[in-house]
Amino acid sequence: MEQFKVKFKEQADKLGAEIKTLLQEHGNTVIGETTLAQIYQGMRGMTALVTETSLLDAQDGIRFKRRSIPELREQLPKAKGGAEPLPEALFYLMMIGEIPEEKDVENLSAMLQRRSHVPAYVFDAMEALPEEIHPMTMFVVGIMALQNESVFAQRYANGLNKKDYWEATLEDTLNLIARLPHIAAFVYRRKYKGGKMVQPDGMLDWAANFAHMLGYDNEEFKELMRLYMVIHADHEGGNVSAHATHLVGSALSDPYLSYAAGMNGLAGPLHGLANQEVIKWIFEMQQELKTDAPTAEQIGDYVKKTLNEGKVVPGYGHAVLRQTDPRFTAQMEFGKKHMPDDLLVNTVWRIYETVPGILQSLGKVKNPWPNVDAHSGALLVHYGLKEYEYYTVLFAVSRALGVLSSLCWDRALGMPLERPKSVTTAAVKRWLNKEVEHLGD
Ligand SMILES: CC(=O)SCCNC(=O)CCNC(=O)[C@H](O)C(C)(C)COP(=O)(O)OP(=O)(O)OC[C@H]1O[C@@H](n2cnc3c(N)ncnc32)[C@H](O)[C@@H]1OP(=O)(O)O
Ligand SMILES: O=C([O-])CC(=O)C(=O)O
Repeated sequence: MEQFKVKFKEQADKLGAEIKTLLQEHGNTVIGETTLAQIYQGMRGMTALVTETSLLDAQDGIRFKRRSIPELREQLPKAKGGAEPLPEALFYLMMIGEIPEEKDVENLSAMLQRRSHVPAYVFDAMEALPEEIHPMTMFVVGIMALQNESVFAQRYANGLNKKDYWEATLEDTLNLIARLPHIAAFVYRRKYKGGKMVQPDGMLDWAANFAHMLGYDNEEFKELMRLYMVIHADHEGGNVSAHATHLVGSALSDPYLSYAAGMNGLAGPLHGLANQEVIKWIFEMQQELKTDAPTAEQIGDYVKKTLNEGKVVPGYGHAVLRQTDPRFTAQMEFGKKHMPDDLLVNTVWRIYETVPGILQSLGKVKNPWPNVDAHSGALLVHYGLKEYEYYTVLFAVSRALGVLSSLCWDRALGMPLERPKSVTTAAVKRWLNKEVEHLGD
């Protein structure tokens, strides 16, 4: 068995034993109360899931094994000559629980490389779709076609022992992560570059090879892809894409089915699609104002117009965060280093100076600060990747690292089917009127 798998299994067995003891000793400990408002309002603030890969702090943002985004940028291994962390290294951290040595990352890269072949029928399935279809739809169709390759599904059909779920899930996870860049690049080249494909380069790291297949061989763009793939990878377990992947996986749907489900959630405008909405919104503002460099006052007026039309300001607000997203800050630092004079990037920074005050003045927005999606598009446009409908596919490739690591943990820890109780409003009223003893009777 590959060393990576052996190491993961050791970690999982250790944690599994700890959880067993923890539940024996504290299984009946009450961790909080649930209000009626919470079950009607998206379960905000309800602790209801266990996710091992990362933990979100409302002020400081996401942490992986207690390491913040700035710490990851410093501590994770880099490509030769590069300054940004390698996404393979973050995957290693989420799976093995420690910062890898350079040779661990090289081994992991090589292992992914060996698994990266995508069967032709996957491309044929995407090719059969009309060109104008949304890139996320084409991408998920590719994933669904690839489900035919699922080791978990095949082994389960042949009578897989529960003890071995983890290994089949990890097989699928590695294969899927290895193949995603090629599928995603196919979507881009087919839709925007006349179907002219760029073949993979086996000498490059995972993110750089993705950049190459997209058709962007600029070294700085490769650095951006490494950073992008790291910062979008995971955001604890309750976000829509992670939760959907976990939920669907809890039915023992294989990693292809589970990941596709999660990515259909990522494709919603309040979640991952917000990155396309941000750039679309800025382009529309520029067009309406007939300028590439709107002033703070012009931006303020445009924001108020957006709000008056009953729309949200894309890229701002968050269900958990209550500060500027450190993923936004990391991208801002990248922009200051590589493109300080870019007009669009400067507009993103001017929007940052303008929007929070306006959202705050509404009195209802819990977090007026920017999230990760407020910045990503402008950096991509700088290098020529201006087809904003495609942006969520980049997010999806990165998010695979987190949600699929989590799925491996789920199966290794023997997590059960997820099935919370639901109630009707009539049942709530009966209970409030004391007609029944328990809510739900
Ligand atoms: C990777 C990611 O998924 S990050 C999030 C990406 N999404 C976006 O950027 C879309 C814009 N933002 C939003 O719609 C929201 O802030 C969300 C969906 C991210 C979070 O939603 P919630 O947790 O419900 O936010 P919150 O509790 O602050 O909402 C309270 C009110 O403020 C509004 N609000 C929140 N953010 C915004 C915003 N950016 N612009 C306008 N109004 C907003 C909500 O729509 C809600 O209004 P309502 O009471 O009239 O329905
Ligand atoms: O945490 C959330 O709800 C949304 C988010 O930022 C992410 O998934 O990256």
